[in-house]
Amino acid sequence: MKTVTTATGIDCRHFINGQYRDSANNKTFINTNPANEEVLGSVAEGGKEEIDLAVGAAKRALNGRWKTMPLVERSKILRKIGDLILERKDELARLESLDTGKPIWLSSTIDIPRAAYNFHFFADYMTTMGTEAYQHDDVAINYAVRKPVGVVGLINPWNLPMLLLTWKLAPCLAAGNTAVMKPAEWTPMTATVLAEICKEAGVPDGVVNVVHGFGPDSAGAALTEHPDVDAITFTGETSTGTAIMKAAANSLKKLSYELGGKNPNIIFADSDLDEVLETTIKSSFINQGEVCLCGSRIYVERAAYDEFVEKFVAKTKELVVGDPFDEKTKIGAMIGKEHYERVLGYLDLAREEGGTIRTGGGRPKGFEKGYYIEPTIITDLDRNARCVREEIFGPVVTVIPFDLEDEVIAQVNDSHYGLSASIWTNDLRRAHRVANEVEAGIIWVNTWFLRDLRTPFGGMKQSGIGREGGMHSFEFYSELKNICIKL
Ligand SMILES: NC(=O)c1ccc[n+]([C@@H]2O[C@H](COP(=O)([O-])OP(=O)(O)OC[C@H]3O[C@@H](n4cnc5c(N)ncnc54)[C@H](O)[C@@H]3O)[C@@H](O)[C@H]2O)c1
Ligand SMILES: O=C/C=C/C=C(\O)C(=O)O
Repeated sequence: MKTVTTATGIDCRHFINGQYRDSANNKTFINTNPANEEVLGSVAEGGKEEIDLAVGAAKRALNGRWKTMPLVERSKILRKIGDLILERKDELARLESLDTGKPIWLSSTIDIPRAAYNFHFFADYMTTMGTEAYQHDDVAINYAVRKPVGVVGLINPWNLPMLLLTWKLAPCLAAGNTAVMKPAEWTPMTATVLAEICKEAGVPDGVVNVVHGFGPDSAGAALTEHPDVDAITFTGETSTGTAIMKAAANSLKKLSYELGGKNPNIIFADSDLDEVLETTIKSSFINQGEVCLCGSRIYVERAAYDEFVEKFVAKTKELVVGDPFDEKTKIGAMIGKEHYERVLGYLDLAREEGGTIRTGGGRPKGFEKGYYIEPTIITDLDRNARCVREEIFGPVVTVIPFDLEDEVIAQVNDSHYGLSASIWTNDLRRAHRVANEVEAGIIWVNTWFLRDLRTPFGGMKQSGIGREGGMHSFEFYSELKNICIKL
């Protein structure tokens, strides 16, 4: 008997050992549509008991058909998952926008197609990989083989739910592991459907599991503490990463972290201002600014500062804030009440810190319900203002002028984050020089969020541990074993 309710047709229940199920204690929590504050349904709330069941199923599945399956067959299953995601694109995009408040054009053109591509990419990549071998004179031959890490816990954030969950699950499965996924509590629906898609594509029971719930004292914490979980891949806030590292320490789990950022967007006066503006509108406000890679710290060379600010403010005022299902909408709703109030708090702080709100600055008029915030540009803040240093994770950017290259590099690097950066200049030597000096794992020159999935993706400092993408994903999701044969 199902204890969950739904207004969307999706029963957000756990998926354990190939079957949907409720929590043993029948506990559920409410899922709300942030665009209108209406209830989307209730979600099974998992805890230690459900995590124990899921980890047990995943551990058993490691030694079943999944282990003996030829690589090419596993690759075909991954490709089928990607195909099925595309077949259900419109349904999945609708669910994603209902859960997150993001505009439907974004779910339909970025989130869901990229989720499918994540599987298609690794379905190909896994069949091309080699390892290494060394001839030790006529004494011995050494060769390395890749083995699965084992049972992997995947803990997911709420901003790009299906894009990020599949970015982890695809290489996890490609490397022969089994998975227990803990979706973010705010965005349960596409993860629930993903489990069904995996089963339909031929993934054996127990290989993919989903347990819904919260972080502390709930499914998330139970997953990080479970002794039979061999690795945890986490994407989320830096502070949460610290908590997970402590929980995983006793069993020395392998960890992969994609964490927070406060990413600089450095604009030199010789850049093409129209090109800069077109991309900077996206890098500032796409997904309501709820993207870890958003360029929320904008630095403009003084000679271009006034013109940039004037044109940037004008273009920002054109952005339509509203119903995620209206094709004209560019800025949807924030993920929920708590985050909405947190971002509004930063707008109050910006005023207290002496900032000038050039556009935006609060809730747009005319909205009775929903967690909407205007795209906001703040100038005249000191480099050490909290709004310049802290991740706000909303449609809020600061703009600061600079005079010298060394000065802006020093400001940019004066941060405990080091995730990404954009650099705008037509001076080739300066582009290489500044990119080399900026402390970030991902640097874009004259572009933003242009992705090649073979590249190392991740942050340095407190923005992450490890890298995802291509071989880097396999470095995490497999164990290299060296075998030495005496001749
Ligand atoms: N670097 C990246 O690639 C990347 C991508 C997306 C989001 N992020 C970051 O994620 C943050 C926003 O996402 P969020 O609010 O969902 O992050 P969050 O840290 O609040 O939660 C992320 C996930 O961790 C779980 N969780 C929370 N506390 C936990 C605990 N103690 N033990 C186990 N699990 C726990 C949550 O339930 C959720 O599923 C931002 O800081 C953003 O920069 C980073
Ligand atoms: O909000 C963070 C976005 C992360 C994006 C990726 O992990 C990616 O494009 O692979």
